[in-house]
Amino acid sequence: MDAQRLKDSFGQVARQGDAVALFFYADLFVRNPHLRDMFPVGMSAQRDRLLAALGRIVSHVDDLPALVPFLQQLGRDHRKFGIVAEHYPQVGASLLATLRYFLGEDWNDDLAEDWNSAYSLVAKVMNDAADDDSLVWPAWWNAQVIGIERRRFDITVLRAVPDRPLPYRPGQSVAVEAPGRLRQWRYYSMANAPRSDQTIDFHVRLIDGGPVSTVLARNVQVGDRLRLGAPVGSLTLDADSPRDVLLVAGSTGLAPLKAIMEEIGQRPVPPRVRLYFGARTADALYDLEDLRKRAAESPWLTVTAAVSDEDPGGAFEHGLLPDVVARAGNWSGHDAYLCGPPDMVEQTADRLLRLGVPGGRIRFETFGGDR
Ligand SMILES: NC(=O)C1=CN([C@@H]2O[C@H](COP(=O)(O)OP(=O)(O)OC[C@H]3O[C@@H](n4cnc5c(N)ncnc54)[C@H](O)[C@@H]3O)[C@@H](O)[C@H]2O)C=CC1
Repeated sequence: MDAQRLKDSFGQVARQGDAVALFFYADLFVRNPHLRDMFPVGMSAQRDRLLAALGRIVSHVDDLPALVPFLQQLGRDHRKFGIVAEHYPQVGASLLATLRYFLGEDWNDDLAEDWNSAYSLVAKVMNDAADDDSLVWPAWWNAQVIGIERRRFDITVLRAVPDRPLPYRPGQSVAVEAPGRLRQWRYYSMANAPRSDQTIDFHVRLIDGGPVSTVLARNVQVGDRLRLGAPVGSLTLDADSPRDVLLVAGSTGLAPLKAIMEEIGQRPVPPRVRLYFGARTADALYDLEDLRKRAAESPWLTVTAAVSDEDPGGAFEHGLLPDVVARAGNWSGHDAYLCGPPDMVEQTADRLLRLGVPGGRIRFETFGGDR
């Protein structure tokens, strides 16, 4: 397999933009009409994901240590769509047909062989990971909504209970499928440490035009069913660290950090935790009441709220979280965990680095703009 030839040919195809994924799915559904039902009705987000995933695979095709974990996660992740071993050759045939079509006269036997070997490897790694996963986890969990708190017109805290235990680590997320939004999965973080009654809280922010967040934030009712994928993510507590902890949460980025905060609180001797919770306006500090209650009960926890887009008149800190955190002091002895909008996370990490916090002690996960 000639990695450079693969990359060059993919680059040539990818330049054709949206038409590539459109052609691919049309070919897949014409050859295999039964597969259509495994995908959402609206395919535009799906098309973007296909191209993004293919681009990532091809760009790392000569870097297996980076590629294999990505493919394994992709394989595990596809179980909830109902993908099984027999689907891989069908997808492979349509992928090759797509490449052949867009490369036109540049398509040749050598390229066909490169792509065949590359796809076989990708399919094997994904399928093996999915098989291993099926020994431990179901493909998804059914869950029932048992509580809904609409904290603001655009922010809702949901409580759900899965039909069987869903073991996870605080800080992780699951893909959620909302009622009436079949096969449209969006990731949400569990907002609590695992409980004996198995209940899980999710913090949902309505995103303009987002088909899933609209249902979850505005329409869902007690008794409704959700489907949940397997837990993912590595924004988890370094339990061996003796250091104090800084948590920086922008809006509903609070969810995973609240779960981590609860995990810390379960330790016999919790380290000191400084939690910064920021929102654009004071009324968007949707969970502040609960956070303050917990701080009052927990001598190890300090909560600071910050508002960026209006003057809070002394009630809260004023400013963007990266600025508020940076001016608050010396964080060099802390472990930091960040979650929120990508710009906030990036800028906070950057400021902490410049303040002397080693990169290895700053943990975060970036979330795309999934709706
Ligand atoms: N609901 C959930 O389970 C989870 C949500 N998230 C993420 O949390 C984020 C919530 O974000 P939004 O509601 O859009 O927050 P937002 O736009 O309301 O911002 C919240 C705060 O973040 C800071 N901030 C925002 N933009 C900034 C910028 N350009 N530079 C510096 N600081 C900035 C400000 O302090 C602002 O007050 C989303 O990106 C979401 O994906 C992440 C993990 C889990």
